[in-house]
Amino acid sequence: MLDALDEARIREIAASPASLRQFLHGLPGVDQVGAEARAATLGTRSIKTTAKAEAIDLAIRMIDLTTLEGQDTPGKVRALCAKARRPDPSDASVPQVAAICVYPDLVTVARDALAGSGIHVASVATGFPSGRTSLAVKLADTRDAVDAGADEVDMVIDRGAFLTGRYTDVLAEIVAVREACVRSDGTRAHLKVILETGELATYDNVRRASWLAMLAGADFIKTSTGKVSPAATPPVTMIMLEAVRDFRDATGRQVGVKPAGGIRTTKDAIKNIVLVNEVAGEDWLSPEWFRLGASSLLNDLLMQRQKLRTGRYAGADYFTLD
Ligand SMILES: O=C[C@H](O)COP(=O)(O)O
Repeated sequence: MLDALDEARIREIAASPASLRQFLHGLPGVDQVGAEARAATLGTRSIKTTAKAEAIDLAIRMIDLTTLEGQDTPGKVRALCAKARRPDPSDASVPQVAAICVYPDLVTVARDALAGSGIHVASVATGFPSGRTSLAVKLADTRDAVDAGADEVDMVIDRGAFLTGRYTDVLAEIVAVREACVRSDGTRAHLKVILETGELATYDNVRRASWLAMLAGADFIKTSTGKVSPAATPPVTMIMLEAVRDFRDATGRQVGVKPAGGIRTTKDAIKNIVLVNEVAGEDWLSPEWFRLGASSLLNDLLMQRQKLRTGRYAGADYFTLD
């Protein structure tokens, strides 16, 4: 249990490289074997059929339906938006997804296609996925996405700076990007901070990067870009859920979690929902506080949903492509 952190104490921690390093390295170390065992145990919990039906619908509502390919086109994004609005055209009881996640140049297309639906437009920015551009370019990329109508910005941290211990540089960049999310009317696009945990080498680093992002003002912490493996593994998601839980205990501020990358099956999605419930608690069990970043999970959820209702599977070609 950490001491309470108020705004003044957070400013003090962030004020110098030495104090920030002392804070992050003073966090309790992660017991690697214990964390992997606990995440594996939680992942094998079975749930009842009724709970499974509810979990599938909750998972659909939590999806950030994603396309982040060089070959993306306005047509593909429009088709994905149609799927986001009405995942199964033959069944109006299927809920909508939380958001569509696209590159900045396709935000306008997604915004127009989703108008009036309540589905958010999320955009990656800051030189996604590597983040290897100047801060000026990262900020311009962010402003482009926000000006085009992004409700949410998914930024990447500078992993090179993090891994060489330049924590204040990482923090300052997150603070600057958060500032670039402010719209002309004073409202702000939500900021998801991608840690790219597959490049952080240790669970201790995952815990430190989670805290660093939250101290800098992240609205969400996100595991991965989906371009690096391993991505959203259960132990990593568990450590991030512990971090948001402990951060809220210490500051009173709730931060969301978004595992992304490699989440493809209903089983994966349900494992994540069990982790949320067991580790962070039910306050996080909604799309406001937990998202599943996924490009090809929705069809499996739709197939399992139909199987639960009718007792049989529709063929994979019954649903439109993810
Ligand atoms: O942000 C979301 C990820 O890019 C999705 O990764 P995925 O294609 O492995 O589902």
